[in-house]
Amino acid sequence: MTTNQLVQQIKKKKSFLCIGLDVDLNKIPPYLLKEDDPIFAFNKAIIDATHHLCVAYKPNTAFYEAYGLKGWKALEKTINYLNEKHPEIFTIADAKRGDIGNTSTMYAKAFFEDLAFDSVTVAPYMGKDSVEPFLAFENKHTILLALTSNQGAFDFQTKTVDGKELYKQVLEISKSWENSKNLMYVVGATKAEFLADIRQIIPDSFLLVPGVGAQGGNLQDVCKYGMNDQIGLLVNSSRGIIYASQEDDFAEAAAMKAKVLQQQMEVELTN
Ligand SMILES: O=c1ccn([C@@H]2O[C@H](COP(=O)(O)O)[C@@H](O)[C@H]2O)c(=O)[nH]1
Repeated sequence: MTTNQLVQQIKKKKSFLCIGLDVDLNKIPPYLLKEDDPIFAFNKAIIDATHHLCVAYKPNTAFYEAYGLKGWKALEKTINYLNEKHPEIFTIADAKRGDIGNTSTMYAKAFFEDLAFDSVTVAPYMGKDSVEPFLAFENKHTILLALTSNQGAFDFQTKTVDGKELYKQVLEISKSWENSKNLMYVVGATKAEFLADIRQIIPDSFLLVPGVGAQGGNLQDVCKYGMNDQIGLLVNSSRGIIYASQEDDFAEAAAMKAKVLQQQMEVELTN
């Protein structure tokens, strides 16, 4: 999917919500555990109930890898279901990959070709030659970790290196990489006060913003400092939506939580 198509979807749905599919078998309704593939059954119910309220889904691959082959199969079924039923929806493999060049190429093939995701999250720490193999894929997006939502972001990302904070170096230097038009960036909703500075460096890039809901980030602050004239935001909530209820009504409860966020986003889009 191109960035323009994503912007059109945001305008059409009046939503820049991304729903995180972080499935924990200890948190899903017990009756689903009797299904052949409980993870996919859970995801399908969530997608069926919420697809009209969001523009993106983000399975975090850790929640699938933790269940071995069955987990990976469930991830494959989930992305195939999304691509077949809802090709207009932007898909994010939150895998946080990145390695020496030939290995990164294999990671990119895994997520862009085999699983056919629109995007994958990548760590910038190994530098240009670890990220450019992802950027080489046309109409696919590499979402680089810039300033993450967790407390540990202050351990390295905000430290000054050569007179500038490391996360700012990541933003500035990555702009010069080949095919940098295919870059988006992760900025945590819990770091909204940094967004004005970030927009000075990357005014036009899309940001994936996790951390509203369970981590306490504030949607209004994110919009105030992070939105650009093409919206430029995908705001993610995972646990706050998919575990709104752990009873049989989980899908309806998820839709209600997603609706609340979508309505707040609609207000922000009309402001
Ligand atoms: O900086 C980051 C980068 C990624 N994440 C991921 O987003 C979701 C957030 O889940 P919630 O349940 O809405 O807190 C999860 O998959 C994280 O691994 C992040 O939180 N922060």
